Amino acid sequence: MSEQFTDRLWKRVEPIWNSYLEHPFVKGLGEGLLEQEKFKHWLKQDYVYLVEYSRLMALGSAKSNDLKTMTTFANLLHGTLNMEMDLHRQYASKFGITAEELEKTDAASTTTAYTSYMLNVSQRGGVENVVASVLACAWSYNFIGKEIATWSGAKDHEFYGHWVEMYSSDEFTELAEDCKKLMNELAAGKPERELVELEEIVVKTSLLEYMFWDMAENLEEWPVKVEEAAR
Ligand SMILES: Cc1ncc(CN)c(N)n1
Repeated sequence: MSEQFTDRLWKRVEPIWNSYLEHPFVKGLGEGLLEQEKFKHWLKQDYVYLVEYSRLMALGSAKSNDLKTMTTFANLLHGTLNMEMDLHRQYASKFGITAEELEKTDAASTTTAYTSYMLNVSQRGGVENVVASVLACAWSYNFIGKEIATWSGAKDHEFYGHWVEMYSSDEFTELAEDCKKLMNELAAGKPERELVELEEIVVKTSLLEYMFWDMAENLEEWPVKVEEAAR
């Protein structure tokens, strides 16, 4: 079988994604030693991240040129809103945080930078830009989930086991595989100049993923604390 575009992408992102497995937040989660305060910060930031990510799926649907692509985006949107974000709502309830409170989380600088980047490249380009901007998100979490699931006790951990199980599950793997398939279909026949641009989006989002783990590990918000507007 000839090389798929995602095989080419893998060669670029592999070193970045392997570094996630060495990141203290991811390592701590997999080993079950992560401080819950850090996880709570990730949870809240990730919830508002996923709201924007869902918006991208809707944008992908709107930009689709055929019903098959539109359906894939609609399924990804459904999976994010109902399966993935439900994991967040369940964890939030363990911290005594309601879904409404989660939704009101003020996005940190890294969350804002990441979602703004994805929305910008997706709005500027066609449907292939939308897929490229969400690919690292779905695929790298599945990569991490499946990797961590092989670590001793990770899936059975009383607090973090649910996280590992969801991101390594067949359902989440299917969402990630659908994204990869769509990327390969949309990249087929594109000139090298356009492939390089798509590759850059996947590399940039992979680096932003690393920054997101850093943000959670270091409880980052914004460099200067300002009073929150009443909402
Ligand atoms: C930041 C981030 N990247 C990816 C995923 C997996 N959808 C996520 N939940 N959060």
